[in-house]
Amino acid sequence: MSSEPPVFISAAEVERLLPRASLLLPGLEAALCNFSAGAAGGVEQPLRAVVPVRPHGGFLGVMPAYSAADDALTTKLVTFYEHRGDSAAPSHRATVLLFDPRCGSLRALLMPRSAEVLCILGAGVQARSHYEIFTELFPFTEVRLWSRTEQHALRLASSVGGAVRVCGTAREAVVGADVIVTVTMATTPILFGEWVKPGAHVNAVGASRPDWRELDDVLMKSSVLVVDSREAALAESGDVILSGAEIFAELGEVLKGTKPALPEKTTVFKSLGMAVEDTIAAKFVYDAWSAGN
Ligand SMILES: NC(=O)C1=CN([C@@H]2O[C@H](COP(=O)(O)OP(=O)(O)OC[C@H]3O[C@@H](n4cnc5c(N)ncnc54)[C@H](O)[C@@H]3O)[C@@H](O)[C@H]2O)C=CC1
Ligand SMILES: O=C([O-])C1=[NH+]CCC1
Repeated sequence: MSSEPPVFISAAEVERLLPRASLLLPGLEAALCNFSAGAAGGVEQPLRAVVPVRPHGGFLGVMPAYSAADDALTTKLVTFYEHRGDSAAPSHRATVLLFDPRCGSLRALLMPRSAEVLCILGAGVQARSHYEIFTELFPFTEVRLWSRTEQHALRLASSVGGAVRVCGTAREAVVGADVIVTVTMATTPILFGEWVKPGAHVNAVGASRPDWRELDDVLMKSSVLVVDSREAALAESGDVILSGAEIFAELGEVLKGTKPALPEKTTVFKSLGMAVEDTIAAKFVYDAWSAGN
């Protein structure tokens, strides 16, 4: 058993040790399959506890997980604030604790076959990381970006490697897009089914509270709906709960092949974020850190 004091790995060091999020894909894919396999998969991940910080419009999420396949045990502590006095401050701040368990990818199966146009709604931290991984993995011919605050979209567009078209409205960005990523702090719909091309794929990443929305009922009800965790989607996702849309599968079931991917249909992947994803990422970073020390 380790009696070493815990190491502190800063955000800058995490970026050095994990230069591309795609390095996590094999581990994440296996973890999602294991999660959807139930007890046999060896993933212990209770629904996250979310503590409202009412006077300040914030939330504290506690996200523990253990993955037997990786023998890795973590918990993430993440705060997220809807309205912040200092608007330059990040809306989300997270710390992951990795324990010694002895004493303490995503394959893009939902991607349409000939995806040419990528649309990102939102221009924050998640917008940048989704831009990076989607353009690394797929040869889009056009990337469109919309943000409620156009300046934020212009700033993100000018700071990434490739060409990005900043659109004046969400509708302009969405119409005709093959893949649409929603990464906003919106609490009412910003993406409407009538704009979405049949056969498109939507990665819905924001709206992680039971009364928050990013997608309207038309889109939710007319799409094939895949979620990261059924239990979490039915407890935490306003888009799922308030639309009453039927869940077709967990992503882990699609990755395992027990449910089909249906790339010819309009698909929505509703992601809420899973603690076991942090478990895989934290172990990767810690192993890379250990190898260099
Ligand atoms: N599913 C998952 O695994 C995860 C989901 N998230 C969620 O993803 C979303 C984006 O997170 P970050 O990029 O870190 O946040 P951020 O604060 O860096 O960016 C938020 C973006 O949303 C825009 N926005 C804020 N209010 C809006 C509104 N009412 N309508 C339209 N746009 C609005 C902002 O201008 C900004 O472009 C959040 O909802 C967050 O909770 C975050 C981490 C993991
Ligand atoms: O996975 C995550 O860390 C979060 N999902 C929604 C808010 C924070």
